[in-house]
Amino acid sequence: MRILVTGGAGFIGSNFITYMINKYPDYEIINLDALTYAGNLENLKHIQDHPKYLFIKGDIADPRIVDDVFQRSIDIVINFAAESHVDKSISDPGVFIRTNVMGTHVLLEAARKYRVGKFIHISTDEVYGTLGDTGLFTETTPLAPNSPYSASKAGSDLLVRSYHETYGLNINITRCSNNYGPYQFPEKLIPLMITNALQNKELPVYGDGLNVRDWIHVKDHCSAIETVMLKGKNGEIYNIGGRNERTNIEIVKTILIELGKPESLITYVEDRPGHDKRYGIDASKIIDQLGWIPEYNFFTGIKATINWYKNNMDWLQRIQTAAYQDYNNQTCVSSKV
Ligand SMILES: Cc1cn([C@H]2C[C@H](O)[C@@H](COP(=O)(O)OP(=O)(O)O[C@H]3O[C@H](CO)[C@@H](O)[C@H](O)[C@H]3O)O2)c(=O)[nH]c1=O
Repeated sequence: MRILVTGGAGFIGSNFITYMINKYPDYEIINLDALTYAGNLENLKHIQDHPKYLFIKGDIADPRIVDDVFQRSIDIVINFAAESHVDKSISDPGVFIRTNVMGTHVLLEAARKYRVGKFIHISTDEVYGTLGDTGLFTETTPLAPNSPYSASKAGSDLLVRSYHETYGLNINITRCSNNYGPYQFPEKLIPLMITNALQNKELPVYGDGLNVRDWIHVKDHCSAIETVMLKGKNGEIYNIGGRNERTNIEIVKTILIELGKPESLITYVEDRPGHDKRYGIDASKIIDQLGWIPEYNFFTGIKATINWYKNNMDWLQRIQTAAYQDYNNQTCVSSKV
């Protein structure tokens, strides 16, 4: 079994590779990653010499590199590669269209050409838009993305779907809620708040802090993707979530309490334009039809995550320095698979 993981140096992709290598040491994993600011090879240092793991630096929007990679007889593609930060998509949408839409298209073309066995596209609950106080997103909720990021993901989801309908490509699309856990780049709410609090910096809360997100531990997300990989029905979409809705301010206060830091660090700042009020996700399809069972309790998961950041402040400092980019550039290829 040879799996191509795109975006495997990112937060969710790197957690997934570690999860898979530990659980299936005979599977071969190729990690294709462009190493943008949010991709860190250090996240995979512990497996960089594993005999079944190969890292290739490259952009999914580059057809030449992608073609080269697909010549290696790929059985399954799992497409994590994406620009993923909503605020960044508001200030600079173009790169989101390029990577998320055009990059996915390049991968789909290669998957079609080389008759790949399965293409799993990792997407987001944000493609459904926003909810009011009640209701949950199901897989049949109409797509209504509100940010350039979520619009680019919705666009890529539709392209993936079209390759199934038109060319018969075996596909699954997964749509997950907000992830937390180790190795998340400190631009997202939880790692940003933890690392700012640890440094006694202000914690910028958008608007009134009452927007709601559903939080899932990244390892539960990994096991859900594994479940889809093993049991997903061709052409199906699966929602993934933690049934764990929290307001942003609740998350921030939990972090402060856990770190013993004062609430005076909280600063309410201007709201995000087009800020989705609430995400709530119905994951009963993957649970009932594929037997996925999430394991993490939010309070133990968030405590462990806070401790991870506390114990890895040197990681934070490294990934925030220019010298780190050199590390990424040097540690480019190991070639065994
Ligand atoms: C960075 C930041 C965020 N926020 C708020 C905005 C959101 O309501 C909430 C979470 O923000 P973010 O961590 O940026 O995540 P969000 O916009 O929900 O999107 C995340 O979750 C999505 C899944 O729902 C993923 O597809 C995205 O890639 C991921 O970035 O916290 C703040 O109040 N202050 C902040 O500084």
